[in-house]
This record gives sequence, C-alpha cells and structure tokens, in this order.
Amino acid sequence: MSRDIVLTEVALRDGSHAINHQFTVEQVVEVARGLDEANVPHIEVSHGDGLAGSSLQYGLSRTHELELIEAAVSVCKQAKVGVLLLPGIGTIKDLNTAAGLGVGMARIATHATEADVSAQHIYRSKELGLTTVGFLMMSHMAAPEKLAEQAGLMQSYGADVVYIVDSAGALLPDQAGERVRALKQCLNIPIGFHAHNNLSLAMANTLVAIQEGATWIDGSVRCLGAGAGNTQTEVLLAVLDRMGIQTGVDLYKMMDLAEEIVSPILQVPQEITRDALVLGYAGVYSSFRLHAERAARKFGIDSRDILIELGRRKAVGGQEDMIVDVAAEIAQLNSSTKIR
Ligand SMILES: C[C@H](O)CC(=O)C(=O)O
Ligand SMILES: [Mn+2]
Repeated sequence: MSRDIVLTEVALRDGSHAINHQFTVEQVVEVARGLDEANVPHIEVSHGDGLAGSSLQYGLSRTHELELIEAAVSVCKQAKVGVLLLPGIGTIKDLNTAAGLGVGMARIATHATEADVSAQHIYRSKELGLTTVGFLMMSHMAAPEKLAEQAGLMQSYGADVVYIVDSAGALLPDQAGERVRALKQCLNIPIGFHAHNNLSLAMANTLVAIQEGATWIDGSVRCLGAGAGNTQTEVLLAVLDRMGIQTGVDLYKMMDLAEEIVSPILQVPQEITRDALVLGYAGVYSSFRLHAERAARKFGIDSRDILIELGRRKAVGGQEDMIVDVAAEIAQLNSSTKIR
C-alpha cells in the first residue's frame, strides 16, 4: 500500500501525561488493537517521559510500562510498536529490554540543542535493528540553522528519520515551515513533525510541515496528548484524504476508536484550557501543565503565573523540579506583597 505520509500515533505515550500515567493493560490493548486494525503503521507506547520515566520527578505509572508495551506488541499484527527514550532518563539497558519485548521502533529524544547526547542510543537502536528516530524537543527554542545542525548530528549517528518536535505548541506556522525547510536543505533522510495544539495551531503547523516536505507525522487520537494534545489523528486523516494525500489508515475505524474507546479514557475532555493556552503562549513544555496545576493548588496561587515564569526562565524537559520551586517563590512574593 502506498503511503505519502507515515503516521505515528502517540496517544499511548504522549497521552500518558494527560491522564497522570494511569493507563491500564486493558486500555492499551483496546487502543493498540484498534489502531492496528485501522492500519496505523507506528504506535508509540511508553511512560509519557519515555522509558523509565515512572518516578516521583515525572509521575509514577499505574502499570509498569514494560507490561503495557508487551500487551501492545501482543495485539499488533501489522503495526510496529515504538518506544520513546530520553537519554538520562532511559538507558541503553532499557532500550535492550524494550527490543526484547518485540518493539520495532525507538525514538531518541533530546532537547533541541543537545543532539550529541543521543549518539550511543541511536547507535544501539540501529544495532538492535529498530527503526530509529531522532526527536528534537522544544524546537521553538532553536533557530532553524541550529536545529538543522542538530538534526545533522542525529543523521550522522544513523537515525532513519529526524523529527522537529513542538513540545510547547509554541511554533507559529511560518516558524514551523522555516524549520522544516532548514532541515530539508541539510538532511538526506525523512523529516518528521510532532505538534501540540496549545495555540490551536497543531493542524495548521502540521500541514505547513507537510507542504515543506515533512513526511513522518505524529498525531494523537481524540487529541490524547500533553497540554491541549497533539494534532488530532482522525481529523488529520480526514483533512489529508480531502487533499489527496495517502496515509493508508482507515478513517472510519479511527473515528470509531476515538469515539468509543479513547473518549471514555479521558479524565476530562481535551480542550484548550487557559493553562494549555499559556503553555503555547509562554513556550513551556506541555507535560508541565498538570505539575503546575498541582503546585498552584498546593501554594494557593494561579497556575498561569507559574507557567509564565517557567517560560521566562526557559525551563526545559527534565527540570520538573523547578515547578515547585517557582510556585514557592511566587507564593512567598504574594504573601510579602500582601503584608506591605
Ligand atoms: C517527553 C516529551 O513528552 C516528549 C514529547 O512528546 C514532546 O516533547 O512533545
Ligand atoms: Mn509531545
């Protein structure tokens, strides 16, 4: 079957952030089976922060991710199950274990300017025979030329594809386009694009990315992803179909999966809430939203103030501990202002 666009469904990984890492084996089996039957080629399954992400810092998983991965692999007849790995959180050992469970793809994620830390993980993933993807997070924080240089490093380590990842959902359409163009000029491997919908631009940015030559695209069914979610997979499929772009994925099956299986999993409907909007507006890592909301409740302050300050300080993934520090500082400041 011909596919112009290669889809990776991320709800079972990025969506883990949105439900506080509470996926059960039954939910993963149902969703993965539905995605496989709809002919989705890649399904990512891991803790939201990748292999070994379950921790106090990032949030504890209800079910060990290896159980979830194994369950997904067991029901997929055609789809490759993939894992995300952030070097420093996950290790080569975790990658070996995941490969042993039958995953077919590894996505090695680094901050947009730190591709050099992905070398060993990319080498190992290739040795294991996995489709290997470089994943440059918080791409709005790197100028197009810098991003292209970093993508070039991942290509030189052996990555099969490199993704521009708009972790904060902060990119404007022309910024997404110029980043894809810059990578296109330097790479001879496919380019991917991963969006977040915090500014309601996930679809627009994805279409611009495709127009500029990105061919590997992420989506989350029913928008089940961090922040306001990702490009909504079933909507993207309909739009691409209208544009005459082949994905090979069955639209009706995806619509049914979204409505009947994924919607009931959502703790609250995926909307652009005020906090999600501030993520995009201030350029903050989408997975910080629930952490910031918890800290705001604890300190009796406005979660938007925390997110704006994190954006000002240019906090990046891995700095989740800063959220509570910032909240405590704001609370302190608020109380000293009141005293005066
Ligand atoms: C660890 C992050 O959630 C990876 C991701 O999906 C993003 O940066 O966006
Ligand atoms: Mn994401």
